[in-house]
Amino acid sequence: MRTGFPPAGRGQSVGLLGGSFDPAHAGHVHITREALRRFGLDRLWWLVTPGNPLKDRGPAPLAVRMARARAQMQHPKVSITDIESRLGTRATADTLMALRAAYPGVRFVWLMGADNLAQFHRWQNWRAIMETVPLGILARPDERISARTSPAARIYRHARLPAQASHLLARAEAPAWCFVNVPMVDVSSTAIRANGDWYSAG
Ligand SMILES: Nc1ncnc2c1ncn2[C@@H]1O[C@H](COP(=O)(O)OP(=O)(O)OP(=O)(O)O)[C@@H](O)[C@H]1O
Ligand SMILES: O=C(O)c1ccc[n+]([C@@H]2O[C@H](COP(=O)([O-])O)[C@@H](O)[C@H]2O)c1
Repeated sequence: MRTGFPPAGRGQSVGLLGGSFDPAHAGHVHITREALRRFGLDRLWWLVTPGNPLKDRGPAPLAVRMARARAQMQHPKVSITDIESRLGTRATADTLMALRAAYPGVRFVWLMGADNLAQFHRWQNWRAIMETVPLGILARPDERISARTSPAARIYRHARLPAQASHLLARAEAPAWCFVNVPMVDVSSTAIRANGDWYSAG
């Protein structure tokens, strides 16, 4: 495998938690543990993005966010990676295409908090993402209703896997998505930045 690419073997299921991680926090750690438990995943990678295509504000430097993410999350099944900057991708649809080419035989599952399902129809080629990989959605404070009534949830309602069957998600054929109503941790990077407890370029 190329330098800086996390290991994954043929037949394994890998959950992908993409994020700005600006900074990483206890909410990310919590949903990572829940996703490993609930979705039948062998491994889980944090994809620390070079920059969210929908966010105007540039995040803290990638190396700074990677270091904080590594300090927050230590688990034998979890890898923290800047693989999107190595692949030269930002849009999730492009990242998934590149990962599937780089890791033949690996089953990828895209993971996200409920806030991102509510916005999902604004992502580049979002339908292609839906048709390519299963989606695991984790509850987030104040976002459960907007997620479940979102355009993506409505258009793909036929592809919803009930929460009781969440452990089957990694083996399901796309389109498939599953919303799990896990206990919630009310933390966000926005709140941490607002407290001034994080990187400042000045
Ligand atoms: N407390 C949380 N509960 C559930 N999901 C979360 C939580 N925090 C982050 N996530 C999810 O983790 C992924 C990465 O999140 P991100 O790095 O943007 O953190 P954030 O706290 O949402 O940041 P910001 O406040 O800057 O938008 C997203 O899919 C997001 O929905
Ligand atoms: O591909 C897109 O159009 C797209 C639009 C918005 C967000 N994303 C991805 O969603 C993940 C969560 O982003 P964020 O900034 O909410 O942490 C991260 O991997 C982004 O690259 C992707």
